[in-house]
Amino acid sequence: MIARTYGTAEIQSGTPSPLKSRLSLAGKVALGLIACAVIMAPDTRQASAISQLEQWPAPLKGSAPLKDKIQQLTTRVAALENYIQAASDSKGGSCSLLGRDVCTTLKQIEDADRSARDAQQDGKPTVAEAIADLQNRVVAMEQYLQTGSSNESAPVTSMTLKDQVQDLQSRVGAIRKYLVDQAKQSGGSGTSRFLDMIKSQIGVPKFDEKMVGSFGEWAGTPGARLLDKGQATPAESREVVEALNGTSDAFSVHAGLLNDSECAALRASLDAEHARGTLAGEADLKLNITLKELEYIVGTAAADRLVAFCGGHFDTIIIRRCEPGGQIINFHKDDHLRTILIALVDDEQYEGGRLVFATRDGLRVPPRPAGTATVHTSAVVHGVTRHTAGVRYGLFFLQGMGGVGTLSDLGYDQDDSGATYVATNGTNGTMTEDKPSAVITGMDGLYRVDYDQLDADMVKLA
Ligand SMILES: O=C(O)CCC(=O)C(=O)O
Ligand SMILES: [Fe+2]
Repeated sequence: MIARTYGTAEIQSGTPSPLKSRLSLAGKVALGLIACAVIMAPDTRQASAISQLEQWPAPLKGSAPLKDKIQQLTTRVAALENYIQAASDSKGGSCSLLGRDVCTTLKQIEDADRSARDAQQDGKPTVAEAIADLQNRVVAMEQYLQTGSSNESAPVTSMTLKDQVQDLQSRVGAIRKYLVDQAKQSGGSGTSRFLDMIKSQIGVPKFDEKMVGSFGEWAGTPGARLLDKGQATPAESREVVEALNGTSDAFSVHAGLLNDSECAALRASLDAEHARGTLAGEADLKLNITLKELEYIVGTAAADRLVAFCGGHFDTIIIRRCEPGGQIINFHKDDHLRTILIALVDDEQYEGGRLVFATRDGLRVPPRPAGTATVHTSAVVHGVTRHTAGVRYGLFFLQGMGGVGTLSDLGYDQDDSGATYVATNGTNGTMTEDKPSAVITGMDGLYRVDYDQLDADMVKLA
């Protein structure tokens, strides 16, 4: 058997856990529902568990080898145990995790992970033993969290090994969902800490550097000089567009896509990642996140709003935190059919770092209060001015070249020459300008960005 840091006996004895005693009424109701799901007949449980498993990144389902499923379950069970352990160790339950020394927490997780791996190598458990061990541990967690009844949730050994694994998957999913719900109830911050912990167990997907532009000196690249000057004549801007083979001036700007607290939640998650873990201290921190992770951070309403804004067309979500490095992002075209970039901090909170679009009519620098989205295609040339002070935060929704086939699928005109971003350019999806290269849907009406130099005012259209 695999040795664990705690077991059923230890959990049952001792003083009432802070986790239990701190449950709110809503928490108890949610817990009751989960408990029902957990002790249902296997078939029903399996069905209800499908939606629960969706909460978890990439669960192994169906035809995946049993061995792999067990391996994944082992990692997940360890992650949940560590989370519960850390939550109940700290004074006041899961929500107080934020107050803990993050390095200590991380070390505990790493130690537990290592000892579990060592134990596994020593013992070389059979498939049946590994499943039995997981069952014990899942029962222990269910009892601890009161998500299952102590008798009914005992391992059902008459099931085939395959069914036992499936059963475990659904129960592990239910426990995770319960913990996420708990974390959500205690405020957004507990949620992102939960994600931190899970991520440190399952690993943050490696970031593909080619996804977005990078800060550097970029001396001698087209328009680098103009980014420093902050302005250009239309002819100079056109030269940059042509040098980079830009074929469209059609970008659009949409204010108020996220509200202040949603932006703050994303910044807090980025700050948390920046303070700990393998990417601690990274000056230009870029993280791939899943839609579910985004949902945990900003809430379902905001996540739905973002997905609707994208028309469901995106395949990569990135959150980014940049320290001021005194560098530029050179003028470039993105390697994506479409990029939606949402500023997560007011542009007045940092110096330089302005997103600049090079059009054939001149440089355009839209004002970007926190929550403002810009939309552009792979044909639009853009760059970022020298970022000299204050931290910059952004959220990217990228639609890669391989997903939806063409720009017209995304609502652009066929040849991408003009600026027909029908879906979101105007109010109610109507076209409002024959050249809407920068139309802003503001809180109180429609604006057009109409200026030839940085920081000029917007013109109200309607
Ligand atoms: O962060 C920004 O404002 C834009 C960055 C950009 O264009 C990129 O990373 O491709
Ligand atoms: Fe870019």
